[in-house]
Amino acid sequence: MAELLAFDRVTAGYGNAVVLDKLSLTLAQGQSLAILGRNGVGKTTLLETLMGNTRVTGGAIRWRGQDITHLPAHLRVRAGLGWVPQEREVFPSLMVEENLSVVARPGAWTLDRVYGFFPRLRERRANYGNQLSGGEQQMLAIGRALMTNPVLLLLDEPMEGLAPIIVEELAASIRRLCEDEGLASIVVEQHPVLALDMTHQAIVLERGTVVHAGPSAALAADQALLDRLLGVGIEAT
Ligand SMILES: Nc1ncnc2c1ncn2[C@@H]1O[C@H](COP(=O)(O)OP(=O)(O)OP(=O)(O)O)[C@@H](O)[C@H]1O
Repeated sequence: MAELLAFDRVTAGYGNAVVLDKLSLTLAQGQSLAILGRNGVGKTTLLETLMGNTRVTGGAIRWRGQDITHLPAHLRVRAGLGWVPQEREVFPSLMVEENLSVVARPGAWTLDRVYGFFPRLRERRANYGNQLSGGEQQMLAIGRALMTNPVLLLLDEPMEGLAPIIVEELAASIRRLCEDEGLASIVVEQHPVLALDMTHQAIVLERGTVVHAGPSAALAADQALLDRLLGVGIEAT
């Protein structure tokens, strides 16, 4: 399968603080990758680094064969990176439809198609961002990323704070984006069982570096390895 993204011994952090330490990973086109690890190991920093929001002091990031290590952040969205931040960052004083339209870029994903994918957003189109439930806000955050017509969707703890029934619905939506719509995705998730169920491949980080990489299904089936890597009894969501 053709390579979409590669981190080649990337060292990155904030100011003088190094968080990612010679981190390497690869992702093939249309594939999904779970980023797992205990608190503070650098999962969010990995996504921030891919979006150009950290200081990279070593290694290289390759995107569709091009070196984007020092590409300015705003050009990365244009290059096809779709960012769904942990805080969702929905504009509270804009209506759902305005939240979507304001970031639109030409491509297959239009307002109509996003509404088709998340019918709930169509129903709420005239509501303001701050009138939405947590689940609706997350749909809107994903919808906004889709409106930029990405090739790769980056999701930072998309299920955080959501009720189990909403988590199930969103997990199914994210899976469909990959399986039916051909989008690649990287999912940072606190719940390993959920993340592994949603993805093809998984990596586990420790202190800013990769300590395990392999198929998600194999890791999900190996409770002893999960316990060793993640250190706690693994809870389903
Ligand atoms: N903006 C920042 N400036 C300085 N240090 C930061 C910043 N953001 C994160 N860090 C530090 O980088 C390290 C990794 O944080 P990061 O948020 O990437 O970890 P994480 O694995 O996503 O953690 P969590 O699971 O708790 O969200 C931590 O020590 C954190 O304090």
